[in-house]
Amino acid sequence: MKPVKVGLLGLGTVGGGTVNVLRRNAEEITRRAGRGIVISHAAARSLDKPRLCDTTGIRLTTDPNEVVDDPGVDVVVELIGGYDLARELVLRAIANGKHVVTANKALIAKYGNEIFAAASRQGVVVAFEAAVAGGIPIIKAIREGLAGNRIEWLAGIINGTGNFILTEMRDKGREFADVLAEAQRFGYAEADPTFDVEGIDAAHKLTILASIAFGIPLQFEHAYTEGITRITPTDVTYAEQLGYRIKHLGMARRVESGIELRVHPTLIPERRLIANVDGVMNAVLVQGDAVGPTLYYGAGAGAEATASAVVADLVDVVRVLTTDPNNRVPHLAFQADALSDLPILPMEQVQTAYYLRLQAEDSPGVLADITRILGDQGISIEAVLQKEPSEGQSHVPLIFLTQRTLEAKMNGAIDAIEALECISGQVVRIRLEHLDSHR
Ligand SMILES: NC(=O)C1=CN([C@@H]2O[C@H](COP(=O)(O)OP(=O)(O)OC[C@H]3O[C@@H](n4cnc5c(N)ncnc54)[C@H](O)[C@@H]3O)[C@@H](O)[C@H]2O)C=CC1
Ligand SMILES: N[C@@H](CC=O)C(=O)O
Ligand code: NA
Repeated sequence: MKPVKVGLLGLGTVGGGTVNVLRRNAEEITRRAGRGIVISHAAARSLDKPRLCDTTGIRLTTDPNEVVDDPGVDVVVELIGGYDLARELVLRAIANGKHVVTANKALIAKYGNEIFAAASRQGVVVAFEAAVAGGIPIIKAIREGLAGNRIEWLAGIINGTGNFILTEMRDKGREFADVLAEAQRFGYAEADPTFDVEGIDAAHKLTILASIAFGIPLQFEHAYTEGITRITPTDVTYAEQLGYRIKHLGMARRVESGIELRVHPTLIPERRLIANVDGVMNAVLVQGDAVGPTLYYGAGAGAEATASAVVADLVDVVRVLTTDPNNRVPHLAFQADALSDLPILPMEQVQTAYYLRLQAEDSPGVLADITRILGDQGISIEAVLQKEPSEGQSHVPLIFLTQRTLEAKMNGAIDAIEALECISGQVVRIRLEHLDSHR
């Protein structure tokens, strides 16, 4: 049988890695797919730039439309990134009857509903394993491996750049900007690295995970998004003294009234495996009602780790070339006409535990004032840590760990604490998740 011809859009980090992996493992890939897979066409912004890969035998162009419109191309692989041009090209490929593989989580989180509807109308597949947690086959695991479960919640470290920065800062005391520059050199970061450090990339990925876990449409616009830029070494140290690690965590949880969908820095007990996921590695913990907790771990970014997922999707696409379109794995795991309308909850209705750090006057009655405010809001305290004042300082750092409560109640408590005369500055609030099976 003739090999399947692939048209690649973008020959950067992931594009280069994909060419290399497909070439190096061609023989095994053919044995798995039942047909050879060759990259016949590729679009790049410049044709004479040094590349990660050898482009011999690939028809190169600077016009991505040429690839998308070429009748000789069976599958389009979109690896240019970004929202608008990628959307245009993917929809055009679908309209031309081509299957699509993409690593673009921004595209899927924002335009996935439209794209999957178009793909279903055309009877083509849009595969996106590389879009979440790079090389970890998390889409496949949730969509297929856990299909017998009611998924209760999932939590993930799903931005490699952010986790790499936090790890290097914690372990080696390195500066934020210096580690970010290194992540960019390694090809981990997004074209606009604020997507990594402000939590937007993780929110894109969490949006996708929540859809396939709970059977809801993609709703990136409702995700609560907070990045890592405000985490300080002070809080990392205090958290460690209390037995916790601070990680940038994506949390999607099904509760009675809807779905919590949020990414933010989070304290996690250090005994949890996921608290020990460091560097560019990602991990996703999924709680199913039948299987219990399952944990998926691997490289979340990088040329070949991501290419591993792109190529796996290509193999899947080659296999579906011969299956009945109505019997394929649905794009969002659940049949398109059976998605649920559970709302995404506003952050005020989310329930979580908290780490609070405040600067309080070193005088009697202060602790009582704070515990009264928390008590008035029905918030229970789990631990208190009082540190010595730094030399020449009249205020002492006070750290509280609380039990789970509504974010709205915590907002009220923080406003009241900040209004106390004995408190200086703002209260630092970091959410805390125990991540045990039942909470
Ligand atoms: N780098 C990583 O570790 C991972 C990246 N991704 C995603 O993969 C996609 C690609 O990312 P990278 O390879 O890292 O980016 P990159 O910036 O290294 O590569 C993108 C390539 O697309 C090319 N391009 C942009 N506009 C073009 C146009 N109009 N015509 C032709 N070529 C064009 C650029 O010149 C560049 O070479 C993004 O959606 C990214 O979010 C997903 C998982 C991991
Ligand atoms: N910029 C992303 C790349 C992979 O999705 C990350 O750092 O995780
Ligand atoms: Na993946």
